[in-house]
Amino acid sequence: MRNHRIAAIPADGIGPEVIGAGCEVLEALAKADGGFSLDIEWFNWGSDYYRRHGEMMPADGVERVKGFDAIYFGSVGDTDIPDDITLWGLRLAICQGLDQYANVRPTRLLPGISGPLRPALGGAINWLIVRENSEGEYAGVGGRAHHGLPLEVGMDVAVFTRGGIERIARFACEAAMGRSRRKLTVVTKSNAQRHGMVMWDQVCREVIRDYPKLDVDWMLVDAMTTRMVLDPGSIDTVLATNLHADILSDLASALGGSLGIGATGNINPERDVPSMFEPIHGSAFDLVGQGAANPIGAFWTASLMLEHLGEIKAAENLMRAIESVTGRDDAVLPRDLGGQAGTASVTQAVIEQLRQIYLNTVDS
Ligand SMILES: NC(=O)c1ccc[n+]([C@@H]2O[C@H](COP(=O)([O-])OP(=O)(O)OC[C@H]3O[C@@H](n4cnc5c(N)ncnc54)[C@H](O)[C@@H]3O)[C@@H](O)[C@H]2O)c1
Ligand SMILES: O=C(O)[C@H](O)[C@@H](O)C(=O)O
Ligand SMILES: [K+]
Ligand SMILES: [Mn+2]
Repeated sequence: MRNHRIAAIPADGIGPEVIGAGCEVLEALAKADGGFSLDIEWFNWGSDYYRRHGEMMPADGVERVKGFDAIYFGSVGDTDIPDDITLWGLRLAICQGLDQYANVRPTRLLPGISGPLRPALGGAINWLIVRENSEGEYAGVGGRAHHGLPLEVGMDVAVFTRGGIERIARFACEAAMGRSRRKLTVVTKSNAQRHGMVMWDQVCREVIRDYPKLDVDWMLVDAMTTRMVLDPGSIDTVLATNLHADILSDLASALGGSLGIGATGNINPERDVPSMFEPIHGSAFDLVGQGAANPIGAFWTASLMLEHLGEIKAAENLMRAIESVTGRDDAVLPRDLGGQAGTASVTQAVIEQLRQIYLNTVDS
């Protein structure tokens, strides 16, 4: 039987609640499928670990997860610890340490979810956002000086390298070619940012030349927000820088119904180290401990992870189960999607639906 070793890092806020739910679903799915097993090892890294040890994870944390087949991550962020410490100490340390340079974020309106747009517009959402995940404003280059003086300065330098742009542009072109519309929108801000973003445009253009069958258009990031709202059907695959795509993908998730459903893969396409999968949302301090967090983002994320691990059938069945739970007449919807169900009820409904799907598969 195929076995996959998963490092679960639920971390902070609602992370443990949704990753706990996701692991329950994954275990039930593996059992129903029978073709593969999962060894899930839980790592208690994050802000509580920081309070005890002064760091978000052990110094050799990245080394420790290297041997796993995938990482299933919750969220970082704590009300008592600065966000830059928590984000850089765990999530970015892993993404950058394992060079997971391609961040992928699919969005579509799941059955039974109306989203904030009119039906004809919302129904047209079927996007894949490809986010550069290693440089731009997230390179970590910059500094502070002259603390407390009138001439105090703080800088984050947006770093763009030819190699970094080339590899993410190629990844996005391949991803777009693998989708039926073969359509790519490249997002930029090369009117105002006249060095790095002009080079971004230039290197993207060079890579795109290798894909003559691709239908390509370009958007300035500010105008892209309006196009996502007013003409969502004109968009398919989107390539954007780290910061731009971070912002656009939260908007995408909201247009899909809620921040609680967005899913992410932080992918190392070379596959010699594990990729990391996480719901798009953060710690959601307002929901912690209430059993009210929407676990669907964590489930969709688990489906992306299974797909990456080669368990294509299981990945599809998980999406089918989610879609029947949201889409049927007696839909089980969490509060952020207009329903009343808590995390546990949504989880049980998806597990029950998975069992039905596998029973029917065996019967037919
Ligand atoms: N990758 C990550 O781990 C990640 C991502 C985003 C934010 N953060 C961190 O999380 C903390 C809070 O950030 P924020 O408030 O900007 O973003 P957030 O995603 O935590 O929450 C924004 C809003 O979305 C809602 N929401 C989020 N997830 C939900 C879910 N599963 N179900 C229902 N509603 C949900 C929240 O209730 C809140 O109203 C900060 O410390 C931030 O740095 C971490
Ligand atoms: O990249 C960021 O800013 C955060 O990690 C988070 O907002 C995310 O989208 O992963
Ligand atoms: K997250
Ligand atoms: Mn984000």
